[in-house]
Parts: sequence; C-alpha cells; structure tokens
Amino acid sequence: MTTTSTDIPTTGGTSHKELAAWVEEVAALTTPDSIVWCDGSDEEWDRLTQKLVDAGTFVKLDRKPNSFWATSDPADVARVEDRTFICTKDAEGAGPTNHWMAPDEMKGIMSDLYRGCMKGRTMYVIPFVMGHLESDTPMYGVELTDSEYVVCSMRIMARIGSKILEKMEETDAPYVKCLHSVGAPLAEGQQDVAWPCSETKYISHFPEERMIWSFGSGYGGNALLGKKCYALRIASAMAHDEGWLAEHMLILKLTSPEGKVHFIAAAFPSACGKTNLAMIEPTIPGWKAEMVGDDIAWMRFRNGKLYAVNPENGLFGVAPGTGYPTNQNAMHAIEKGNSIFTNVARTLDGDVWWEGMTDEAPDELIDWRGDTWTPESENKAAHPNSRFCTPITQCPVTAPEFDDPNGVPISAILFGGRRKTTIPLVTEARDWNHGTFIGSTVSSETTAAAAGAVGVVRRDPMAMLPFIGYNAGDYLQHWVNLGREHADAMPKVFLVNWFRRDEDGGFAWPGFGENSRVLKWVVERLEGTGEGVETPIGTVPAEGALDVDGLDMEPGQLEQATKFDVEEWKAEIPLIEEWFAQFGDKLPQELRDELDGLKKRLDA
Ligand SMILES: Nc1nc2c(ncn2[C@@H]2O[C@H](COP(=O)(O)OP(=O)(O)O)[C@@H](O)[C@H]2O)c(=O)[nH]1
Ligand SMILES: C=C(OP(=O)(O)O)C(=O)O
Ligand SMILES: [Mn+2]
Repeated sequence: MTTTSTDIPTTGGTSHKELAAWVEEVAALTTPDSIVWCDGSDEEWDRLTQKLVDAGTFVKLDRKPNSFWATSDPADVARVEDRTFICTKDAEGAGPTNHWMAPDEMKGIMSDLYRGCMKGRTMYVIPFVMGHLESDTPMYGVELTDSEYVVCSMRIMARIGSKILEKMEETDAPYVKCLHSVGAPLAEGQQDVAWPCSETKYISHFPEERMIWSFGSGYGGNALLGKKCYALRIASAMAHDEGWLAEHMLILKLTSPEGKVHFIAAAFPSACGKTNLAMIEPTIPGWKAEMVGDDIAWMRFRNGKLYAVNPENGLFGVAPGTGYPTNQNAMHAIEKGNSIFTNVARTLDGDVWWEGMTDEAPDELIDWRGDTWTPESENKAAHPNSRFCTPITQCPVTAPEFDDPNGVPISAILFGGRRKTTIPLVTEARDWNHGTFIGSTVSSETTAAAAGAVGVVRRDPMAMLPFIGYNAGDYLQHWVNLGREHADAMPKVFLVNWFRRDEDGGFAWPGFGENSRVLKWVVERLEGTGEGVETPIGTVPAEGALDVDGLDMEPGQLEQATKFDVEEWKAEIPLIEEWFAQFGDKLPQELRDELDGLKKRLDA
C-alpha cells in the first residue's frame, strides 16, 4: 500500500496517529470519493438513512417510528462460511474446522480486490467499543466501510461515535482494525444499485494482528464486523491468549418466586433459539426472566466467579417465527421503532410482516424479493434468515445489569442444538470436564443463518464451529484448562434440546415460554433441591421433578421429549469418534477419557 493520502475530501479526523495513518493507507488503496468520520449522532443517522432511502436501499416504514425496510441481493442473505478464513501464520493455527490461508497470500489477493473498490463511494470511519466504554479494558474497534447500511446497522448493534474516539485518543489505545467494502466501485456517472455487493466474497480474519478484512457482502454477519467477526472470532483468540472466554451465548437473569437471582448463559447455534430464550416470558407462576444478552457473552474471572458481559448494544434477531404468542418481548422492542428490517415482507400500509408473526397472513404484501405476495403464493414472504436490527434497550425485559461494565456472575451454562432425535430435553453434566465434553460434541441441524444446505446434522462445539478464531483443539483444551485453574468458579453445565420430534413429526416439547420449566429444574439443581436420576449421559430430572403443572401435553409426549434411549446414544458414539479424530494430538486427553467413560457407561 502507498502511504500518502491524497486530497480526498474528509469530514472529521483524529489525533490518534496510528489510526490516522491506517485510515490514510486504506483510503490510498480503496480510493473513495470522500471520507466521513462517524460521530454516532442523531443528525448523522437522519442523514444516512435519508441517503439510503434516496438510493432505494431503504423504504421508510409509515407504521413503525424511525424504521426502515431493506431487501438484499438474493445472493447475499446469510453468513458465507465457505468464504470465511482464519489467516494465521501456519495452517495449524486455524485448525481442522476453519478455512485457512497464509496472511501474506490473503492480503495479496484482497489488496487487489480492495484497489479502487470504493470509487464513487464514501468511506466511513466508525470508531466503536464492544462492551462498555467504562470497562477496565475497553475493547475498541474501528470499522472502515463504504456502506451506509453498515454504518446505520453498526449504530444499533454497537456503541459507536465521537465519545469512543475521544477515549481512544487519550491513550492512543489499540483497537481491532475492521476493513469492509461491498466491493462494488462506481464508474464515473454509473447508476448505483439498491444493494451493492460482489459475487466475490472474502470474510478474512488475521487473529495474530487482531484484524478483519471483509469484502463483497453487505449481510450482517459478514459486514457488521463488531459482531461475529470481532466479538467471537478475534475475541476468542484474544480470550485464549489472556485466559478468558468469548462465547456464542445468551445471558439470562432469572429470579425465583423466593426472590433468589441466578444468571445463566446458553450456547445454541445460529437460529436455534438464543434470542427467544434470552427474552423468555416464563409460563410458571412467580418466576421472572430478564435479558442481559441474546447472542454473545464475554466471560472473565473476577472475585472467584465467572462474570459475563454482553459486548453488543443491539439485537440482530431472526424474524420468522417471532410473534406475540412466542416472543412478545421482541415484538414490543420492535414496536418502539428505531429499527432496520432486512429481507422481511412489507405490508401495503408501511409495516413489516413475516411468517409466524400472526396466524393469518395479510391479504397482500411486498415480499423480500420485492414482488407482490398473497397467501396463495408458493414462496415465503420473508426470507428464512430475514432479520430485525433493534436497540437492546428497547426490549421491555432488558435487565438493569446490562449496563454493568463488570457483568454478571454465571452459575449455569446450557448447551443446546436442534436435534429431532436422541438428545433429551435436559441433562446435567457430571462435572466441568464432562460439561466440556458435552459442549464439544453438541450436534445440530444446519439452518438458514449460513449459506448452504439446511437440516444437515453437524457437530457444533459450544455453538462455536463457525466462530472459533483459532485451532478448535486448542479451544477445547482452553476450556479444560480454565476448569482446572478456576475449579471453584466454574458454572454447572447442562445439555438441552427444545427440538425433539414426536412420531407425527411435530415438536415433542412446546418450547418458548414453557422452557421456563426446564430453567426451574436447572435452578433447583444449582440450589441442591432438584431431584435427578443418573443415566450414562448425565443426570436427568427424576420422575415428577420437572414442573409440568398446567402443561397441556398429549399422553406420551413428555416422555418422548425427555427420554434417554441407550440405542440412540450408542449410534452417536461413532459420530463423536469421527468428529474427534480430526483433532489428532490436539484433542485434550480429558475429552478422550470422557468419551471412554461414556462408552463404558452405555455398555454397562
Ligand atoms: N420449536 C421451537 N422453536 C423455537 C424455540 N425457540 C426458538 N425457536 C425458533 O427458532 C428460530 C430461531 O430462534 P432465535 O431465538 O432467533 O435463534 P438465535 O439465532 O439462536 O437467536 C425461530 O424461528 C424461533 O421461532 C423453542 O423453544 N421451540
Ligand atoms: C447474527 C447471526 O447469528 P444468530 O443467528 O446466532 O443470531 C448470524 O448468523 O449472522
Ligand atoms: Mn439471535
């Protein structure tokens, strides 16, 4: 890259010399028409949303205050795991579960793509912090992007703007360099499209340099670089080096009828129920649930406990299936407006709609492809991975502890996935290593959150398969090591499955608010009052220990949801062995021992 920037008209700037130099360097490479340093103000939001309306990217919604509807290019609707790379010095650093390329090679390829890629566009500089600015160790980032959609979405999802930059300048603070381009330069006089993007996509991470280069996509998980790219992939590598955990987990505050508070973290793969559980309305009397986070947990040791912070400031939730009966809290958050909806359907009077929002679809809609849609239409009105992007503080059940820079002490971790068979409703791990084993072998059917086939069962350790920013074998060893070093701080671990099917193919367990019954048993186990029965896979609720009072289930269904079937589990063993085999020497001995133990118990 050449160094001198040029006479590109610029609004704003910084006294942070290293940052100023990086911005100049990128501008010289990408040659935007102008540079804007984002201040995060309302005025800026108004200006950029108007610009997006004028460009045809946004339609302003008459029925939701300060809210906008966007539809993407039909080929840019989800994370692209095939195009996601971990660029460590050697391939072993990325491990068997990631795509790897040497940093120099990747930088060569991407520099060619970036050269001149912002022509005809504005390059925005977004200073942001993941977590709290008041934290002991503020976790800064700066995203350079040529997308107004990304700026507006980042303003909802993270804490951005002048206040962050000023604090960074005070100490010349280090930050994660996040470079993003939609990869669609405009020639002189060329008309823009509503959703610029490129067929060529790269989502590249340089964990050793704490840097992210993203090219060609405007979709959230690929383009809002503070979220999955920084707060999971880069942060997991930082956490490994520094002795903490960056995890794909919601954080829930539960208050029992006696007023006792417990904080629970839960890891489910994308589109497997994190946002819904984070906003649960318990159906059992006297229990109160509040949300600290719905997607990501950063967990550090403090006063002999494991404390979790939600590094985000917004919700980027799966729209389909979100409605008043299943998740009224998300609906109330959305009603307040200030939101961006992507790839949902739009009603003719300027509201949004998606499958599962109401029992009956409106008579006529504009679907996510921009076509007229009626209930007779064959296609879905909303894309299955369509999203709402909404400030987290608008959710009526956001816990006051969301604002605590130190986070909340976690007393239980739930792992889960989407499995039609085998995995019972709830199982408690025997101890930390067994819990780590359970987490490391979690399996789930793939969903529309990532491009590719849907419904294929794959192993997804700790729901982190697409998000571990280094060798997954080292990641599993890190979990084991932390358990050894901080034995007394470790939460109890549970495995859950809301998605088991009955003979008719329907969900055996009603899920959603009824999941509070499972949470109640979890809390009772923490407090030493819940009764359990040991099985080869862990402890399951004893007969009658799961509160099903007032639950209307057909005969046999509860049994179907909760049963442990030794034959089903024996069939899992070769799959787990195959999964473990790829780690070679990196597989922690402790997990080998856990697998042996499980085999013996199943055969006994
Ligand atoms: N059957 C069933 N579906 C659920 C449950 N919780 C969430 N879902 C559905 O799973 C999909 C993804 O949920 P969401 O909470 O957005 O997942 P996230 O991506 O992990 O945050 C949505 O369509 C939900 O309606 C549950 O307990 N039971
Ligand atoms: C934001 C995403 O994740 P989730 O479905 O876990 O909310 C994503 O997959 O892009
Ligand atoms: Mn979610």
